[in-house]
Amino acid sequence: MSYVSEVLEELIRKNPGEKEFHQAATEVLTTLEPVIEKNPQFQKAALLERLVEPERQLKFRVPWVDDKGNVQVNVGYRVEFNSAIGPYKGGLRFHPSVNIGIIKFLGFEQIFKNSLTGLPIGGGKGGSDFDPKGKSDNEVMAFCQSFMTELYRHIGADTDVPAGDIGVGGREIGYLYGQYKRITNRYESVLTGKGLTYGGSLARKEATGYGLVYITAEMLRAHNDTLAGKKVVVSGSGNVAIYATEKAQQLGAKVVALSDSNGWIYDEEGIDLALVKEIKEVRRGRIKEYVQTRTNAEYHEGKGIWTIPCDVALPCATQNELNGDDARTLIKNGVLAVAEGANMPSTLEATEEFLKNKIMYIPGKAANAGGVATSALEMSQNAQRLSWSFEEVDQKLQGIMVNIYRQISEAAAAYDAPGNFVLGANIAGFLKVANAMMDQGIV
Ligand SMILES: NC(=O)C1=CN([C@@H]2O[C@H](COP(=O)(O)OP(=O)(O)OC[C@H]3O[C@@H](n4cnc5c(N)ncnc54)[C@H](O)[C@@H]3O)[C@@H](O)[C@H]2O)C=CC1
Ligand SMILES: O=C(O)CCC(=O)C(=O)O
Repeated sequence: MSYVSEVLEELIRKNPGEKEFHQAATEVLTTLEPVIEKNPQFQKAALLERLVEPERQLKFRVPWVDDKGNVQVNVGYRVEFNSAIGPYKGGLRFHPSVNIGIIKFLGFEQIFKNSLTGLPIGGGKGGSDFDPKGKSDNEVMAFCQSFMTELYRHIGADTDVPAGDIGVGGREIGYLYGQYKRITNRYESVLTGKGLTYGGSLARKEATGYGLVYITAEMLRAHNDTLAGKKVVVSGSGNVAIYATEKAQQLGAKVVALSDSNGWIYDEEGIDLALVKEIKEVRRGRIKEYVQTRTNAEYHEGKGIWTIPCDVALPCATQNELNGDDARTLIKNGVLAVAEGANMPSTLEATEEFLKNKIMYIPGKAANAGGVATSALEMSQNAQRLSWSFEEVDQKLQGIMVNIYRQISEAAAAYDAPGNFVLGANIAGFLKVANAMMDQGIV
C-alpha cells in the first residue's frame, strides 16, 4: 500500500462519519502521489499525517435567548488547521447542516487555497449549526454575541482571523466584531468582511464572485476565447453567486439561471441582477419571488439547474451540489468551462467526468480564492491604518487570480498533466505549505 493510501486509511479510521472531510482529503492526497515520490523526506517527517490533523479543534456551547424568551442552545466550532505560512484564516458558516466533518473539510481546503493566493495566511474554518434564516435581527445579534463570548479568547489579528461564509455576511460580522471589541477593548483586524465604516475593505464583498470570473476569463483567454456572448449558469444566489453574475454580465456574458436551496430560476433574456439583489440582500427572501416581477422567467422547485444547456457553469451554492449525472448532462449539452465559486461543489465522480472529458475545469480552492485573498488585503490595510480605493483592491485581486491560474497551469504541466487543474491546484498549494512545515521542524 502506498504512503498516501496508508494516511487516508488511517484518517478515515480516526475520523469516522466525517464524510466531507474524507472526500476533501481523498481528492487532495491522491493527487500528491508523484510529489511524495520525488520528495521522500516528506514521508520521513510524517508530513501528510501532520497535515491532515488540525493543529487545534474547538467545539463550544452557544446559549442564547430568542424573541419569545426561550433559551436556545447551538454548537460552535473553530478548527485551526494549519499555521505554517501565516495566522489561521477562513470563514464562519452558520447553517443547520454544520458539523465537525463539514468544518474540517472546509478548513482543510482553506490551507491550500490560502497558499495559492501567495499571501501569508494559514488555514482555518469555523461555524455553528445556528440557522439565521427566519430569525429576527435581535436574535441574530444575541446568537453572535454569545458565539463571540467564547470565540474571542482563541482568535486575534496575528493568531486567527475569521470572516464570512454561508449564512455569515455583513450583518453577522458587525455583531461579532462589536462583541469582540467590547470584551477585549481592542480595535484590530480580528475579522475580515467588516463594514466600510469600521475597517472593512472596498471590494471584499464582491471579491469571491469577481475573482471567480477573472480566473474563468483567464482560462478562456489561454484557449483564445472570451466570456463575451457566452451563456452562463450560476447556482446559488448568495454573496458569491450575485457578484459572479455581476462581473460575468460586465464582461458581456449572459447569465440565465440562479438558484437557492428551494429551487432555481431560468430567465432566457438574462438575469435582472438589481431584482435579485433586492430579493436576497434587502428582503432576505427566496429566489422564487423573482418570477413575481419577471413574469416571463421560469421557477422550478428542487434540483435541476444543471439541465440547462450552457457554455459556462459556475457552481456557487454549496458542497456536492453537482454530481456525476449533473456533470454528464452538462457535458452532453456542450459545456466548455466549469469553475467553482463554492467549496467542493462537485462530487469526486463529477470531477472525474470533467477531467476525463477534457472540460476546462478549475476547482474551488483555486477559483474562489479571491475572497480570502481580499480578506488578506483587508488585514494589510488595517495593519497600515489605511484604506485603498476600490480600483486599487480590484487591480490587486485581478493580479492574484491571474497568478493563481499561472501557478496551477505550471504545476499541472510540470507533473505531466497539462490542463488538470485539480492536480495543479493541489500540488502548487501543497508545496509551499509542505516546505514551510519542513523548515519549521516537527511541530
Ligand atoms: N463568501 C465568501 O467569500 C466565500 C464563499 N465561498 C463558498 O461559496 C459558497 C456560497 O457561499 P456564500 O455565497 O458566501 O453564502 P451565502 O450564505 O451568501 O449564500 C449561499 C447560497 O447558496 C444557497 N444554497 C445553500 N445550500 C444550497 C443547496 N443545497 N442548494 C442550492 N442552493 C443552496 C443559498 O440559498 C444561498 O443562496 C459556499 O460553498 C462557500 O463556502 C468560497 C469562498 C469565499
Ligand atoms: O475571507 C476569508 O477569510 C474566508 C473566505 C472563505 O470562507 C473561503 O475562502 O471559503
